[in-house]
Formats: sequence, structure tokens, C-alpha cells
Amino acid sequence: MRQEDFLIVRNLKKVFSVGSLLLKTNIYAVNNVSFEIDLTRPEIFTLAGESGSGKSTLARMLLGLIKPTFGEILYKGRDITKLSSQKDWYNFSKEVQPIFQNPFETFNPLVKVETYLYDTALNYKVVSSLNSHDYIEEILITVGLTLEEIKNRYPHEFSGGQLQRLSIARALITRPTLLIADEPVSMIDASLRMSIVNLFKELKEKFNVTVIYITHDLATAYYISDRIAIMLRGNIVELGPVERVLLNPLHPYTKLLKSSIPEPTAELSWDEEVKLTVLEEKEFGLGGCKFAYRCTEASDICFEREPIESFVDERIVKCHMYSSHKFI
Ligand SMILES: Nc1ncnc2c1ncn2[C@@H]1O[C@H](COP(=O)(O)OP(=O)(O)OP(=O)(O)O)[C@@H](O)[C@H]1O
Repeated sequence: MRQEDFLIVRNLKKVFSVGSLLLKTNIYAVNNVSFEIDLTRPEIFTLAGESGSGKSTLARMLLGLIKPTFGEILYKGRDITKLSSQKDWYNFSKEVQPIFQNPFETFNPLVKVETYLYDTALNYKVVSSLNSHDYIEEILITVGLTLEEIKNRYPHEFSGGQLQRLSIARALITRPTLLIADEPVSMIDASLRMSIVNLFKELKEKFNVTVIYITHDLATAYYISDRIAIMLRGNIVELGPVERVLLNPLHPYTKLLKSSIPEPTAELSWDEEVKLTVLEEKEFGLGGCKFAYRCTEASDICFEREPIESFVDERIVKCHMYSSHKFI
């Protein structure tokens, strides 16, 4: 295995201290997460789980927006948690581009959207100013738009779906290897969601872009993913090919998710004091399997000891029921 071809996440942890001064609780928003993505074989790798499972925290660490408490993120052999120079960040951000949930927050309401596209192309030196027009037109066509349609228009003059296409176009301008899309369709009109989701599939197939797709929606995840990782209270509890995991789930939590697809909570501002729900507090505080309180198959050990990862039926599963399988 050539490290230069991979994104390798090893034992990643992010601990937040929440609560008031007197009553502080440490929550492991991401807890010992490990996985690998071969960037030479583009895929859609989905992180799925209910609200508060740690998906966005993991995404923010992968983008270098927040520092892990512990662990490594090796992108093409370099640990991004240790990048320091502006040049390193410039090169990294050229290859790894984010797509956020709310496209209206991606664009400044007072700036015409085409300005973003030209500025990104010129700042990242992907094209000379002479050729930028043709280049941007080409990228816009990829996402189903044209320069003519967007010319002289401000963000509020577009629908959410169109603006999300534009934020995907902006991300594509640097010819990235990896897109990290955090709930990219959850704020889009339901009738337009599939067309955006399909776009990710097309980008993978036609442009060799790997996509980390973050969602609570198992239906779109099933439709576009190659592999899926199911997250629960900071842990990946099942990871493998999407057909295996979703058609024949092994972890009791994946089974529950399949039967009750949860909605994400309203957006939270992290500048304010974070309040955990009773269930979150109980589950984050549990020393054993975080799902034990809700699991119909739980036994004593599930409340006492954290399960280890086992390799079963082409996937990794973190559940005591499978711990007699080959350990990894
Ligand atoms: N900056 C922060 N300070 C304190 N707690 C945080 C912070 N960011 C996230 N958390 C907590 O970490 C846990 C995981 O949150 P995260 O947003 O990563 O989950 P998620 O799966 O993306 O959920 P959602 O779909 O609701 O965004 C939650 O309990 C959340 O309250």
C-alpha cells in the first residue's frame, strides 16, 4: 500500500467539554475512529448516523477546520493535523474541498456568484485570466448551469438547489481529489435532492473525484454510496460495502437506523453553551457500548466494556455479539 494514494484516519478522537463551570462533562464527539480511503479508486464513502453521532465533527477535522484531541489524519502520507505553513494549507485546500449544508452561507449575499468562481480559479492558479471564462463555463456545465444563467446575479436570486450546484461548481474549480459534503441536500427542496445526489455520482464517475458524503438519510446513502460507515456517539459501529451494511445490517444500531430514519436537529451555534439531551448525556457517559441502553440484544458486558472491532462478512462491526470473530 502506497500511503501517497490514501486518506488514512487513525484512532481519531475529539473531546469537547460541555456544561457549566460546576458541572462539566467531557464528551467524546469522535472516539477512536479509523478508516482508509484509496484515492486512486474514487468512491462515495458515506458517514451516516443520527443527530449528534459525530459526523460533522469528523468532517471538520478531515477538512482541517478543527484539531483532533488525539489521532492522525494522513492525506497522501502527510498528517494534516501537523500542517503549519500557508503553502501546505494552500495545497491541501486545493485538493480537498468542502460542500456545506446551507449553500446560502457559502456565498456572501453582497457578492455576485460569478465573482466567487473567477476568484477561486485565479487564486488557485488553475487557469490564466485569459482562459478563465471557458474554464468556468466548462465547470458550470458539469453541474447543469451556464455562465449566461448566472451572470450578474446575487446569491438570493437563486433557488437553494441552484445555489448548491454553484457551491459544488466552486468546489470543483480547483480540480479536487476529495470532496467532503456535509448534509449537502438536507436543506434543499425534496424534489431537487435526487438531482444533486446524482451529481455526486457523476462527479465520481466522470471526474474521478472521491466524495465523503455525510448524511442522516439512508435512502440517498444507499443510492449513491460504495461504502458506508455508521456512526453512533462518536464511534463507527459498522463499516463496509453499502449493500452489505444496509441490506443485511449486523449491528443492532444499524438495524434500528434502517427502521427509523431520524431527522437532524435544527442548526446549533457552538458559540452558545451546548446542552446535551438526556439520552445523549446517558449514552456518551456509558463506559461500554454507547447503544446498550437502547439495544434489545444487550447483555451485561455491553454496559461494562467497550466492544472491539471485528471483521465479519466483509465489514467491520463494533459489537460484543461479533467479538468471537477475527479481531482486527
Ligand atoms: N464545538 C462544540 N462544543 C461542544 N460540543 C460539541 C461541539 N461540536 C459538537 N459538539 C457535540 O458533539 C456531538 C457530536 O456533534 P456533531 O455535530 O459532530 O454530530 P452530527 O452527527 O454531525 O449531528 P448533526 O447531524 O445534528 O449535525 C454532539 O453531542 C454535539 O453536541
